[in-house]
Amino acid sequence: MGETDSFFSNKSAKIFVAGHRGLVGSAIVRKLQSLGFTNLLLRTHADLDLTRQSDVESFFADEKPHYVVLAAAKVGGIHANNTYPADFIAINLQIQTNVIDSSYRHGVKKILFLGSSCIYPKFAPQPIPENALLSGPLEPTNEWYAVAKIAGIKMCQAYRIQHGFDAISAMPTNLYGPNDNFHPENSHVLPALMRRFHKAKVEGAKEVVVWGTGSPLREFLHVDDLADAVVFLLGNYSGLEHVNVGSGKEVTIKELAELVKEVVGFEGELVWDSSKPDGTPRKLMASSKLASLGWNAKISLKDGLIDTYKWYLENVKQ
Ligand SMILES: NC(=O)C1=CN([C@@H]2O[C@H](COP(=O)(O)OP(=O)(O)OC[C@H]3O[C@@H](n4cnc5c(N)ncnc54)[C@H](OP(=O)(O)O)[C@@H]3O)[C@@H](O)[C@H]2O)C=CC1
Ligand SMILES: C[C@H]1O[C@H](OP(=O)(O)OP(=O)(O)OC[C@H]2O[C@@H](n3cnc4c(=O)[nH]c(N)nc43)[C@H](O)[C@@H]2O)[C@@H](O)[C@@H](O)C1=O
Repeated sequence: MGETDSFFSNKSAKIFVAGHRGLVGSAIVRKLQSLGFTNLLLRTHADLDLTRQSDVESFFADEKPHYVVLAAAKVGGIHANNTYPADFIAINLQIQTNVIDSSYRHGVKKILFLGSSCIYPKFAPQPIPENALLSGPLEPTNEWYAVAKIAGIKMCQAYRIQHGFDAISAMPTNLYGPNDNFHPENSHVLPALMRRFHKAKVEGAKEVVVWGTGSPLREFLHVDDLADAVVFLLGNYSGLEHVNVGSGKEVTIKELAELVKEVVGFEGELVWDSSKPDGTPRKLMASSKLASLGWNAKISLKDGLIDTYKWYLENVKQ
């Protein structure tokens, strides 16, 4: 049977979605359920701390999932990464090492590991191809998280080489959408600005502070597009190399701020706090490898922002 046949044909396959309550994990659960998968294996962080190796081993021995999507991680924006480097490297190394190893030991058919576009060098060629990995120094504000993610890619490759284990890695660009982290300090730029503009609108504030200079460029992908790509890769890819998952479209932080301001309906001024770091000047990924497999992003940034703000109003309310 081909890859596509085996994954999509068995809708009762037991699929462990690690991190199912998060931005990515919840989108993957929505996608799998919409496709008719009926046997999703889900555990909250409180129920199963994936940094605890013995607990992860017991869980896999008891449950023996057929597929694993690893969307559990310690995740945050530029400020969080810059402030908690030990947490970002230690927790992510522990989670991924435990889950990838136990998946292999307990007969999982295929695992998809989620990395991030921050794995690439600060000044990688743009758009960034997969083979730019490890070709130069990393962005200092998130190098700890990046090293953990690179180790995850390498672990998937090593288990395929030594054991023939079908472990694949997807590298998403900056993501956003329902169930994002809207924390005022530790979140990524898009949810942080959405929350700040909304609060300013409700309170009648005259201005909103935006971090940095506004000149960095970022590529954004709606999380429902990512979930679609993850399921596509589970059914269609079993290669050694990681796969970039991007929208191919980038905006400056200033353009993003103007767009979020417009969608939220804030009418005041932007004030730039250049004491905050800009981070990587640009990280547009080349997603041509994924496109050649037959997948492309569908949700535009404007439509995605409107969808996300609608969700925000119905669910966050602050
Ligand atoms: N958001 C983005 O822009 C991008 C994200 N990614 C990657 O996608 C993946 C998911 O990220 P995202 O959905 O944004 O992150 P979230 O923070 O939204 O979700 C992470 C999930 O992992 C869970 N988790 C964290 N630590 C543990 C633990 N020790 N044991 C069990 N569960 C744990 C969290 O549970 P709880 O909240 O209860 O702790 C949460 O449900 C990550 O691998 C990330 O690197 C890649 C590129 C961009
Ligand atoms: C996905 C990727 O995300 C992270 O990298 P990043 O893209 O630099 O993250 P960011 O979204 O936090 O910032 C993007 C840009 O936006 C500017 N910016 C303006 N105003 C706010 C603001 O209010 N909050 C934040 N967070 N940034 C702001 C900020 O100064 C920067 O120039 C990695 O840590 C890592 O997690 C990773 O892999």
